[in-house]
Amino acid sequence: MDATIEVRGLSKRYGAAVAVDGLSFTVEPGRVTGFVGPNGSGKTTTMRMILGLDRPDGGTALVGGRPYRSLRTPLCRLGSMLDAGAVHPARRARDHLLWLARANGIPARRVGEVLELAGLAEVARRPAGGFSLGMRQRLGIAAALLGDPPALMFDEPVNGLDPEGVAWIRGLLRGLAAEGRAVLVSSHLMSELEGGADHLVVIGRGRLIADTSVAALLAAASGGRVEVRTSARRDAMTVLANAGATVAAGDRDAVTAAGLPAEWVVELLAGAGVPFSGVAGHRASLEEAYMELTRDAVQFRARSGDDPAGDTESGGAVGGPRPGAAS
Ligand SMILES: Nc1ncnc2c1ncn2[C@@H]1O[C@H](COP(=O)(O)OP(=O)(O)OP(=O)(O)O)[C@@H](O)[C@H]1O
Repeated sequence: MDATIEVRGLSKRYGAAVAVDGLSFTVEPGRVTGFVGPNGSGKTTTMRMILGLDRPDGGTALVGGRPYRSLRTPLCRLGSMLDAGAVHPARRARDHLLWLARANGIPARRVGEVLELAGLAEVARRPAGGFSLGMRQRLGIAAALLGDPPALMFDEPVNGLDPEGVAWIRGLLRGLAAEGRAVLVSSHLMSELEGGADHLVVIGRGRLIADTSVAALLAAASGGRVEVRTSARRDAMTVLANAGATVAAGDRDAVTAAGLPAEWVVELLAGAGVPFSGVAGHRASLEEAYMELTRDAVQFRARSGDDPAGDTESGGAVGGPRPGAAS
């Protein structure tokens, strides 16, 4: 069964506001693809269009080569969690899943399996209305897994969870990808995806900013920078800047220099009598790489904040979550 999710030239406007703007990317089987962008950048809208919940103004979204709405057993092709709160509060967890299973021709014994997988077996007979946020997320995930689908999609699944919940979801997603499934997971925080995603689709204002492996993104963001630990930060910065490096103060006793090989940095500092305790190639964090990629979107946000008559269309695309937003 083809698990690939394919988005081609997808666009969506709400009135004058462009939510998604000619977006194309592919979610491949066997890896976790992180779908990242600032609040309001179009992640939920894209996922809704993949599920046929919103009609695109342009472009297509295919699941295993077909539009989601044309699938005969959709839960068995693409499992998803967009809004973990979308469960009737009086309905027990097990009944909610049984109802979904029955409506989709899935055997009832699968309900017990996904309750186990999601760690909800003990609370299966409790009404979902009394569930904590973490338990509701687990129930949403159990529902997504119900049809044992080859492709899965989760909108901000770790939003608001404690570290244990975050680690659990991260492990689960990695396990699903290791089984050969295509997994798309959105977040507005790159740090939430650190150690969890293999590949990243980064968007800003509804447009594609990057479609890259995590390894390639980190390598590019780390490129050519050397980090120096020194008790004489100002002297080190002066010496290295005079030699042509672009320098920046890092945390505590760190200086980052770009444009000079590490050996030259050592030579220059030693030659100038500047004390240092370490020189190493700088390893960017995923968060740093992301900040670099989305700088334009963030600069825009600062501008629109200064300008009360600012362009609401684009301002909305990088602004805070709208009231009642699913994620
Ligand atoms: N039903 C709607 N009516 C009007 N505008 C909408 C609607 N849904 C989304 N938008 C707008 O479209 C843009 C994209 O929103 P979307 O929820 O897709 O972003 P997101 O990246 O998922 O954001 P977040 O990280 O906050 O969940 C925003 O400007 C939002 O206000």
